Order: sequence, then structure tokens, then C-alpha cells
Amino acid sequence: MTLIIILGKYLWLAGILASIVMSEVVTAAMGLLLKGEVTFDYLATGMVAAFLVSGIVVAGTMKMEELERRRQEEVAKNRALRASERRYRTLIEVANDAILVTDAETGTLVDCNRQAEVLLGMSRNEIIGQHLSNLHETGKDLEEAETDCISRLLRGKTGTIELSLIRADGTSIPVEVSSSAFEMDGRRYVHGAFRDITQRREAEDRIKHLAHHDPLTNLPNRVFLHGRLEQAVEFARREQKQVAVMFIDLDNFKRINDTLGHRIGDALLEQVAGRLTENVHGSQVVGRLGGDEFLVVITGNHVSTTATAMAKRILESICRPYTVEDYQLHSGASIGIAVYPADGNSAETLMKHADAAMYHAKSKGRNTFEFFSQAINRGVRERLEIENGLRDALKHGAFRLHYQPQVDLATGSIRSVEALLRWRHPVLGVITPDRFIPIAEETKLILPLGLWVLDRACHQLRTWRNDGIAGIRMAINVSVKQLQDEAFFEALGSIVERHGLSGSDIELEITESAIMENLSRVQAILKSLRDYGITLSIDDFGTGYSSLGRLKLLPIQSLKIDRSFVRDIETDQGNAKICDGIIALGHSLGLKIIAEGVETAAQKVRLQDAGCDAIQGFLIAKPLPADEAAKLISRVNAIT
Ligand SMILES: Nc1nc2c(ncn2[C@@H]2O[C@H](COP(=O)(O)O[C@H]3[C@@H](O)[C@H](n4cnc5c(=O)[nH]c(N)nc54)O[C@@H]3COP(=O)(O)O)[C@@H](O)[C@H]2O)c(=O)[nH]1
Repeated sequence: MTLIIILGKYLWLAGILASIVMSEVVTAAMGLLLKGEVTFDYLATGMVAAFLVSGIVVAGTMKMEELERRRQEEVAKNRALRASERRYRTLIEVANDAILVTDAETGTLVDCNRQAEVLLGMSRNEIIGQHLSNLHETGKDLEEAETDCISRLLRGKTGTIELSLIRADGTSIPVEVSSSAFEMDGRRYVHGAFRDITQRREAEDRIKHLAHHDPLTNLPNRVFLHGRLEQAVEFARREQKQVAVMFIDLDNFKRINDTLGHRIGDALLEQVAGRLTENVHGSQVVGRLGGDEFLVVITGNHVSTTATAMAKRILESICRPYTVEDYQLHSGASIGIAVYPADGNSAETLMKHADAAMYHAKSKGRNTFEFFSQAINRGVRERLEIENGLRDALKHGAFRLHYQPQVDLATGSIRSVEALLRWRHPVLGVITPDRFIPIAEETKLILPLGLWVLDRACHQLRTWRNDGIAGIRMAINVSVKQLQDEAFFEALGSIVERHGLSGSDIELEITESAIMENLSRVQAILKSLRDYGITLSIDDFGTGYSSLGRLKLLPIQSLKIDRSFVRDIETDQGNAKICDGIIALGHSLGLKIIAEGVETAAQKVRLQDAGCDAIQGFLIAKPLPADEAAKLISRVNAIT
């Protein structure tokens, strides 16, 4: 071999040597031929042999050169290949991701980096040779989707996908895979960069949990419940099943929250959530809609029976006393139930109807449950009609005020009139304030409506004054929602002054229950009103369980005995005693007492004997239109 290399390198020398040898041979042969020492044939044969030998020497030498060139090329190629392999290994080893190289035809792993060993908790030897699909987690809901991912990977589809790998210790690990396909030696491979996304998934899960759960009780929230209810309805539609939606609203919660504070209220809600959870099993779901409202979703057959049993259990469980810090608290619940498909075809309708049924349960006396019915549905529609009608009536000036006199029992004169709203609905006819005021309060329409009443009542008083009817004040009902409105006080002042009146011309009546349930929130505004000279009166007194202690806190000037106590004062000893008690209590606090709903002379006498200061009722007059009220005032006050 060395000889070949040397010869290969010195081919030119071999050529010269061969030429010299050949010319020597030819010269010597010619000499021998001339001397006749050899015949021509012999000489020719020798010459040919010499040519052949030298040709063979030259050809062999050339071949050796060719071999050498090829060998060198091979060495260079191998060196380049090794360098490329080193570069490739360095590249995949320095990668932050786990790299797995898969034979696209067989799905077998043919290479991996150190990160892959760490990610999978396996050695390189354990990884290489495995089928890629052996490493992905199976037996989960996502199996189908992930199998699809694996086959996408193997088909060399580029892009990013997410799947779960199974580690050597059996734990699952979510990964994001960026893959690309390449060909080598006529075979197709897939290069996959696998990135551990456990932390990202955990963060996403945390965010998802927060977005779907109520932070106080950790129960599913409104968004989650709505989605779950939609799924349940869809499932029931497909599988011919039923869904019951149970709307639960706590009784008394607002009072507890307002009087004892939000910390106690929150603790109570947490305990209620715990009790509800105890009563919900299997596929049933309980969640919190917000405030003191909870929802349960029940799917299956005969859901009405299940819901009835569950509602009874829940009511019983919610009723048990709660211990929160040093307090023993009592609550109850009102439950409304709507069933798919009878009561609605969508999550929205079912929730709305369960809510309506809950309101019905509440109005029936609380701590009870009620299934949605067509009667309730009619009520809901009517309510909606009233709500829409209220907006129109406000816009088109369809309200009227009537005025009912209040008579001073000491003098017999009319000392004030109460402004009372009247409304004739275009379809439903006359609607009493008892029906539309609560709806106006819920929809906040009471704010513009209340201002309209103030304006019209003040306008009327000014008109009467201008007409010479003096010495009376205007009593106006205000809702607690109005008192909570920051703009109310200023608006009232500007209305009163615009009509050339002063605070002392106005008396505001606020219902006892409303004032007591919102005491802390309205105390400041009541004080401002009193400072402005307005007389404050507690309406429907006796129905709201005010304690003497709390009454003393209020800047009020009079109490109005609820007409339910006045109705049979002559015959009902109990009611008579209540009236006597209210009069005595009020006087002891320096308050004036007025009795409403006085319909008979006997009632008037009984109240007068008890020391009542003023009366209002059909005995004197029903609420009257302004002109009739004016005539009555003039007549009565002219006599007295
Ligand atoms: N926030 C506002 N509330 C208002 C306004 N206008 C009225 N109301 C409140 O609606 C409730 C019902 O009022 P209404 O149907 O007008 O009934 C009043 C009288 O008609 C009725 N009344 C008066 N005397 C008698 C009687 O001898 N017998 C009898 N059966 N009913 C009688 O009482 C109502 C007046 O009650 P009160 O206000 O408690 O003095 C009622 O609660 C109104 O307050 C409004 O503009 N804003």
C-alpha cells in the first residue's frame, strides 16, 4: 500500500523512468538487430513485451492515484459527517426542550436528548426503541384527541400541539410539542421539541377555577351554573331525561347582614353553602348565584320527586341555628323549582321561572318551596307588563295624585293631606300603588317616579296656598330606595324651593320595616331632612317590630299606627291594647301619633279616648282629586 501511495505521488517520475527504460530498450534492440545477433521477430516480440510492461506500470500507477484520491475524499467526507453529528448533538443537547426524534414510518423513537431523559424519568436506552404512543397518557377523556395528536405528529404535521406524556413513575405530565419533519437516507423522521407546561396548566386551572367559582363559598358561580345547566338541558334533550332547577333564596339574610355586618353575613353564607353541599349528591350540582341566592341542578328521571325531597331536606337543614362568633343566628329559605321540559326549554327560561316560583314561595310566607306553574307565569307576565307600563306612564305623564286629609283630633281641622299615587294601566286598568310601588322600587324607577310625586305634590300645595288654602302641610310617601339615593336630598331641596315652599311645609312618610332594615344607611339622610325642617313620620307603625332603643335613635316626629290595628279596635282587645301601647310609647318619646284607616265614628272615639293626636281614613274622606280635596279642606277648616 505504501508503495502504491509513493508510486501514486511520483507518477511523473515513473513515466520518465518508463520512457528512459523504453528508449534504452529500443536502442539496445536496434544494436542487436544491426549486429544480427537477434532476428526481427524475436526483437519485435521483445519490444512488444517491453511496451506492455511499461504500459502496465503506467496504468497501474494511474489506478493507484485514482484510489488515493477517492480515499482522501472519503476521509474528508467522514470528517465532515462527524463534525456535523457533533454539531447536531450539541444543538439538541443545549436545547431547553426535551427532543425526541421519531421514525415517521414506524413511530419508533430513534433519538433523544438529556432533557428528554429528565422529562420522562427514563434513560436514553429505555427511550430509544419505544413507540411514541407508548409515552402518551391513556385512559383519559382526552385519549381520543391525544391519539389524534400523536398521529398528526407522526404524519409530520408541523405546528404546536398539546398532549400529556406518561413518565416512568406513572405520573402524567402536560407538554406542548413543536414538531417538524425531515428526511435522511431516504427515511422520514419527526423532530419533536417537548416542553413541560405543568406550571402554565396550573396557572390556567387556577384562573379557570377562579372564573367559575365563588371566592367566598368555593361553590360554582353563576357563569359555571349557567353553563352546566345548558349542558344538562342539552343532555336531557338527547337522552329524553328531565332537569330540575332549584332557586334558593335565604330569608332574613339581609337583616342579619345589615345589622351584624358583612363579616358575620359572610360566615353565615359559608355555613349555608356547607349545608347545601351536604344535601347534593352524584351528578347534582349546587352553586351560588350571588348574594344570598343559590341554585341546584338535578338531572335524571322523575326529577320533580327528587326535587321535592331535596327541597324539604334543604329547608330543614337551613332552618337549624347557626353559630357565628358569639351569635346564634336563624335563617330560613324560600325555594322555587322549574322543570325541563315542562317549564322551559333553555337555561335562561328555567332559571327565570325557578326565580319566579321562588318569589311566589317567599310571598306565601317564606321557608317553603313552590313549583313553577302557569298561574305564576301569568303573574310574571303581568309584572313585566306593569314594569314596561311604568316606564311608559312616566314618559307620557299617565300618573295622577290624589289627596287624603289628616284631621287633628284636638281641633277637628285638616292639618295636612297625604299625596297618594294613582295609575290607570291602558290594559290592566287601575293598578294600586301596593302593586306597582314594589316593582318601581326593584327597577329603580321609584327614583324618577318619586321625584315626580314630590314635584306635583309641592306644585299642588303652592296652588292651594295661592288660592287661599293655608295652614296645611303635604305628607308624601318616600321609599327607602329614594333615601339611599345620594341625589335625593339635593333634588328635594330644589323642588321645595322652586315652588316657594320650605322644609316645614313637607312631611315625609317612610314605612317602618324599610327604615328598620336600612337603619345604618339612612340615619344620616334622616338627620339632614330633619335639620331642613321636614317632619318625618314612620308609616305602618306596629308592623316592623321596632324596639324602643332603636326608635330613640331616629330623628322622627310622628308615628302612624298601621290600619290593621285600627280596623277592629272597638271589638278586638288585642288591637286596642296595641294602639294604646303605641300611643303611650310614642308620647313618652315626644312623638305625635296619627291613626290611619279610620272608617267609623266608634274607631275615632276609641282613638281619641286613648290620646291619639290625629286620624286619617274613609270616615273623613277617601283619597280625592285635588279640586275635591280643596273643597273639603275649605269646608272643614272653615267650620273649625
Ligand atoms: N313610595 C310611595 N308609596 C306610595 C305612594 N302613593 C301611595 N303609596 C303607598 O302605596 C300603598 C297603598 O296606597 P293606597 O292604595 O293609595 O292606599 C292608601 C289609602 O287609600 C288607604 N286608606 C286610607 N284610608 C283608608 C281606610 O279608611 N280604609 C282602607 N281600607 N284604606 C284606607 O291607605 C293607604 C295609605 O296608606 P299609608 O301610606 O300607609 O298612609 C300605601 O302604603 C302607600 O303609602 C307614593 O307616591 N310613593
